[in-house]
Amino acid sequence: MKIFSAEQLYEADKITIEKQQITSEDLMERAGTQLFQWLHQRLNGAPVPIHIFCGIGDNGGDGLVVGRLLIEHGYNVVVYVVNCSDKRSKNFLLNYDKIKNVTKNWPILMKGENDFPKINSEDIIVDAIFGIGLNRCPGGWVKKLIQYLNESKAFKLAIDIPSGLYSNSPLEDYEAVLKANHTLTFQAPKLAFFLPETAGFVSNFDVLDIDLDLEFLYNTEPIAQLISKPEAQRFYQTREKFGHKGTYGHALIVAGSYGKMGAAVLSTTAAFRIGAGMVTAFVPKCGYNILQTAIPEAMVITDTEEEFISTVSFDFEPSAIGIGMGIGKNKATVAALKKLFKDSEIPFVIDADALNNISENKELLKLLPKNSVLTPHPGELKRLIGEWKNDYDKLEEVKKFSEKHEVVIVIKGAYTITVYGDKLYINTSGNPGMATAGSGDALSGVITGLLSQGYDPLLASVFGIYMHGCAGDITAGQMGYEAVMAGDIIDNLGEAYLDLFAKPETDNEANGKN
Ligand SMILES: NC(=O)C1=CN([C@@H]2O[C@H](COP(=O)(O)OP(=O)(O)OC[C@H]3O[C@@H](n4cnc5c(N)ncnc54)[C@H](O)[C@@H]3O)[C@@H](O)[C@H]2O)[C@@H](O)CC1
Ligand SMILES: Nc1ncnc2c1ncn2[C@@H]1O[C@H](COP(=O)(O)OP(=O)(O)O)[C@@H](O)[C@H]1O
Ligand SMILES: [K+]
Repeated sequence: MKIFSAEQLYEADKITIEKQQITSEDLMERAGTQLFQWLHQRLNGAPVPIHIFCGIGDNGGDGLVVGRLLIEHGYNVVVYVVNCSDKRSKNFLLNYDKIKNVTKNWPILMKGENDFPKINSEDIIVDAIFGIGLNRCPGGWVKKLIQYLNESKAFKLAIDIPSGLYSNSPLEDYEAVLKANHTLTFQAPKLAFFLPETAGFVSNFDVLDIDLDLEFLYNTEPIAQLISKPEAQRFYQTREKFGHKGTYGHALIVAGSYGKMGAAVLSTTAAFRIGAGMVTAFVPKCGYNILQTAIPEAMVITDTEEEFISTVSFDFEPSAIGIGMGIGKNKATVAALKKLFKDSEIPFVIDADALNNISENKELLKLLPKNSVLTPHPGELKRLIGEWKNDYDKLEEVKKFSEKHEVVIVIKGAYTITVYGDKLYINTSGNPGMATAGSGDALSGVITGLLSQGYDPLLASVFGIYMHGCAGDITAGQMGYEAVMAGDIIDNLGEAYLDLFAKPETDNEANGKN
């Protein structure tokens, strides 16, 4: 699914109106009807008090439409106009008149703090104060209203985007944003929904399809791509009937040091489970018995050193190399990295201590094999590119880094983002159970295993991240978040493949909706 900027969405509205020969009021009615249907399906006529707070723009207009439709269906609705400006939009005004025709309880005009209503914890708040047209940070009594609503325990449903949040630019005031329990967004999710600093305001979200012009949506280059099952299905490369182990490549995993040999075991196993034909682990001597016992399928080559890696040498041509998991920061290891990068032309997956060693020895950056995949968690990323001002600044810096060094960068976390040049791919699978030691080692093994099978570096990253998250979701479903361990995620990679083409159980899943 594509993620568009606010400007692109306004353009989509405009083109839709022209091509479908409808008015903007018709489009708003369409949007409001979708909102109403979502609520009606869930409330089923329940007399719960619904407080709808409408701004004076088109987001407020949406609030008025859903208010009118709810009133017409007998719901218990109070509509408030957050009267922060006299510049009301045309569609707001049209719908303001319309709602007056269906009820004697006209919208309540709010002009300040004295007008804040009493809201009980069992009530529902609908937030239609500001949408994607927010052009400055809410201040004065409007900010206080947002804070007042945030203090309420009532369920808060945001229309299009929580009020006070920009769809794709940085926040100035975190105190002036509505904290929604659920967000219903039109046509496409917004970038702010996926970034660590702002995703918390959105909570869960559903995308309501308001039939914006398909040709425009199809042909427009988005600001980011969301990766869910339908995209992953397209990326999958079929296993050949007459394929042999050579067809699926020979991955080399360079990992481990004394006390951290588990990292080598996890990434080697993950490379196998995702489908590599052969995997060789290169480890310090102390890892020999561990690897041979833990993974009899793997071949093992050892360093001359007992406890750390000092010279990486091997007598075959690997199809992909994954390096860094648990290797530590010994000087000899840094020298080994330098030599290996210099001598190799195939893309690497570079993780963990390999990244930290690069951060501490920036001359290594120039040696990075082109199209390598770097997989930092936020701490490793900070060491690599320095501090950032906010999430958007971080994305810009990572894009520059990716362009300059011609590498793929995977920013790990909830909603892992893969950056390649100026393109962003946001992963939707995964869960907080995966915040457990070794799950990153599993991911580097997965991406290395896919590279070795011939997936190109970007595809190996985006598809691998989806599969890793999906295996994590399956694992959490079996044992709950807290019990998930990295080894379980790896064990479920096979289930993740089966799930990729399993018959969908729900309509939403079938439609590829969140
Ligand atoms: N254009 C269309 O046909 C459609 C628009 N839709 C709705 O329209 C919304 C966008 O509407 P608008 O562009 O009118 O913008 P909004 O309704 O988001 O709000 C903009 C209005 O609030 C004012 N404003 C912005 N920031 C403020 C602040 N901090 N303090 C006080 N006032 C502030 C602006 O000057 C403007 O008058 C979308 O989010 C969506 O909800 C939907 O109805 C779908 C169809
Ligand atoms: N809250 C979360 N939601 C989804 N995925 C997560 C979450 N927390 C961690 N992960 C995933 O788990 C992995 C953790 O990697 P990392 O921090 O490198 O772990 P380690 O270094 O212990 O192996 C990443 O792929 C990350 O995206
Ligand atoms: K809103």
